[in-house]
Amino acid sequence: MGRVGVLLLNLGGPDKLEDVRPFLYNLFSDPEIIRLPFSWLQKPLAWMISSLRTQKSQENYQQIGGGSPLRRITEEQARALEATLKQRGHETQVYVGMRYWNPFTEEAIAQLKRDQLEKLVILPLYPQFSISTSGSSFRLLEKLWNEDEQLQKLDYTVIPSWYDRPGYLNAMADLIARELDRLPNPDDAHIFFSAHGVPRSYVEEAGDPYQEEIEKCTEGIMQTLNRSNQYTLAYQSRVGPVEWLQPYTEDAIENLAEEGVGTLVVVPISFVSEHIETLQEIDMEYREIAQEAGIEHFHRVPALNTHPMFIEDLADLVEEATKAPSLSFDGVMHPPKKTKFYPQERWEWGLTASAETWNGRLAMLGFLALMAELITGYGPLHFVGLL
Ligand SMILES: C=CC1=C(C)c2cc3[nH]c(cc4nc(cc5[nH]c(cc1n2)c(C)c5CCC(=O)O)C(CCC(=O)O)=C4C)c(C)c3C=C
Ligand SMILES: [Fe+2]
Ligand SMILES: [Fe+2]
Repeated sequence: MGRVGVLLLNLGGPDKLEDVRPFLYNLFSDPEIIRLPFSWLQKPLAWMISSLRTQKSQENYQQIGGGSPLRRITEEQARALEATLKQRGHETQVYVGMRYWNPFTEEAIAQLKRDQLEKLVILPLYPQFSISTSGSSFRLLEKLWNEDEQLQKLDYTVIPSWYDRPGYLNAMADLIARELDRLPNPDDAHIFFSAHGVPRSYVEEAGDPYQEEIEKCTEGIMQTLNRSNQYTLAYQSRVGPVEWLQPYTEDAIENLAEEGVGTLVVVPISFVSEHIETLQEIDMEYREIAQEAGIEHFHRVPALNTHPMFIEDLADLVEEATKAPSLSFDGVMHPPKKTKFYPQERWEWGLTASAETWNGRLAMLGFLALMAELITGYGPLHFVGLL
């Protein structure tokens, strides 16, 4: 391998409570997170929603020590990957580029430009692809590439998703097996996969492959685990007034309690680090819902973080990507062989018919909800949990 860099992409999280508001503003300014028919509406709406959500969000971050651990853990993953590649004889520089908070993707790109790389592997730390996560980061990279001739000369390989890799599945199965084996009756536990949700329209109208990749990932983990336990897949963390992927985690927990399930082993599967949605939402909110519904034993499988099998698998992925034939950039962001920048044709951008329908619908709903909320001071967004 020549002079190779790896760019790890992640979402980012506020390091301290003062960061929450500008972090939320960045997040809601992203058209991949909230889609509006008119781009001029994006910033005012982002300002409004982030202002209205800051307090609730800060309370949640307060409960996990006053900030997100995401930066620290992602840096640890980067250093572990670098060390593993070094052991294998590769001098590789691993960069961290966050989408909405420090260290920003733009800074990582500025640094890797100074380092004069021969080849770059672009590796999102999301196992499954979603328009709202890896897609948003790819979108940003596309913009940076279009503006920069030096970047256009750099060979790069993009890994759109990697939820089906045996090393990753083994690492997940290992963590689940360890949690099960701590129980007096491991076979009786119900394994509960909780994936981060996305609005249903992302999948059904924009063609986001996220749901399919989550389902295949869950099946792959269960096959690798090779145990007889029953299992469920549900979606957590819904925000806003539109319908998200179903079943919702809270409903699925209550249904299982009604069916008489007494032990849940919850597995977070959209994310490879501990973050607010594992530490606060699952460990506190969903635990309380489960207890109130009558589930006696609620256990949570830890996130992968720097699990050695996981880091080894990322190192394999980087080695494979650097061996794959690469193309240099020629002005159009199209992918090298065997990789794809955007995963599918149906994911269309701009003013396509389907994008417009649901842009309009979402905007109308969001706008009406916001107006009602602003006028009455207590509107529908309170009930659906956005504020
Ligand atoms: C694969 C993981 C994630 C998907 C898919 C995703 C979609 C998505 N998220 C929001 C809204 C918010 N996300 C927030 C924080 C946040 N989200 C993820 C992961 C996914 N999001 C992470 C890792 C984090 C950061 C966690 C941390 O530790 O800081 C937040 C802010 C937190 C809060 O106020 O609840 C919001 C808001 C939408 C709307 C969306 C899909 C369209
Ligand atoms: Fe999110
Ligand atoms: Fe979230």
